[in-house]
Amino acid sequence: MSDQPVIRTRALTKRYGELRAVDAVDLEVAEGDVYGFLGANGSGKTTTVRMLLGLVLPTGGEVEVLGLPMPEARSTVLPQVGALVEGPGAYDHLSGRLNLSLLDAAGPDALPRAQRRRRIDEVLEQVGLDPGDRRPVKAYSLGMRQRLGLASALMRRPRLLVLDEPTNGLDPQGISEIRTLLLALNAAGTTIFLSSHLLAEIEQMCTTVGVLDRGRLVLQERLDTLLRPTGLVAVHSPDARAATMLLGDAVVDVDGERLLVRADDAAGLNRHLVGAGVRVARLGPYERDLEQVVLEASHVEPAPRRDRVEVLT
Ligand SMILES: Nc1ncnc2c1ncn2[C@@H]1O[C@H](COP(=O)(O)OP(=O)(O)OP(=O)(O)O)[C@@H](O)[C@H]1O
Repeated sequence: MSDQPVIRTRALTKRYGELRAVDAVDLEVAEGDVYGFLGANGSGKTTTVRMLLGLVLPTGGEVEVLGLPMPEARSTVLPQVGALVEGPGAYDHLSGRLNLSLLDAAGPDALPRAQRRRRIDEVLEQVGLDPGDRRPVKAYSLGMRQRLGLASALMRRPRLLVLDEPTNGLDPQGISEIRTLLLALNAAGTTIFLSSHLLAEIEQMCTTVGVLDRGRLVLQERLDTLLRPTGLVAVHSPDARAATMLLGDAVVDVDGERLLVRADDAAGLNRHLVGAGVRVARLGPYERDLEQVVLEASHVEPAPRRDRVEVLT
């Protein structure tokens, strides 16, 4: 592994008239990362991804992919990058297999025919499509089209995969299969940069998270750092007021019946509260999840719990 970032941007900016769709973004994706690029719809993810691939020209700042400047080094960089950008394009009247074959044949260094055939079978199986399926792509569901897009991104055994909303249109089973596939590719050495508005998806597979909020990168950190222990204990008590009075400055936050208390010893805290006649319904170490971290970074009010998973949509 080299120390050089696989993706690096400096003050990357895209303006559309008055709108700063992407505003001074400094991304850093290390080799071997699964980098989750989170943001609400319209926050600028797709525009950023397109700039990484040289499909949209920045109005300011710099992009380096695999150590080379984009879009200048496009012809060297892109053959080493597998990309799936919103709405994977395909010839609707042809089968998935034929689409892959044409796509590869059109590449700068197309594989010999027999090798291409083998590789197509391999990638179709990898993404869960039947290599024998002769139906035209127009008969495909959105999920199948998404899988086909991923298959074409994999044809060249890329060093880097750049995927914009790769699980779009997939059901939970499909999402889980794609996650397993991406993790296997990553374990075999592929760096993965994927955008998503699904917190749960990012939390389950990424090593590093970047959060875009109205064009600005408001957070970029390793997931294990973000989710490390807080040193706080969450206490749920119907006597929250009494507990707050008893504990004084150790209480750092009160939200209804839930208190956050700075304490090293949860069991000791429990004894202290119960000994003073405070009823304790539940007590345990306070662990932030990614949703809370992202909401704090984005200064957005939490959504109702039922929207938990898709809170950024
Ligand atoms: N070609 C364009 N001309 C004008 N404005 C644009 C253009 N492309 C994107 N925008 C605007 O830039 C902002 C960022 O859009 P972008 O598609 O990058 O967001 P996103 O995070 O990918 O959202 P989504 O998940 O909905 O695709 C939006 O306000 C969008 O309307």
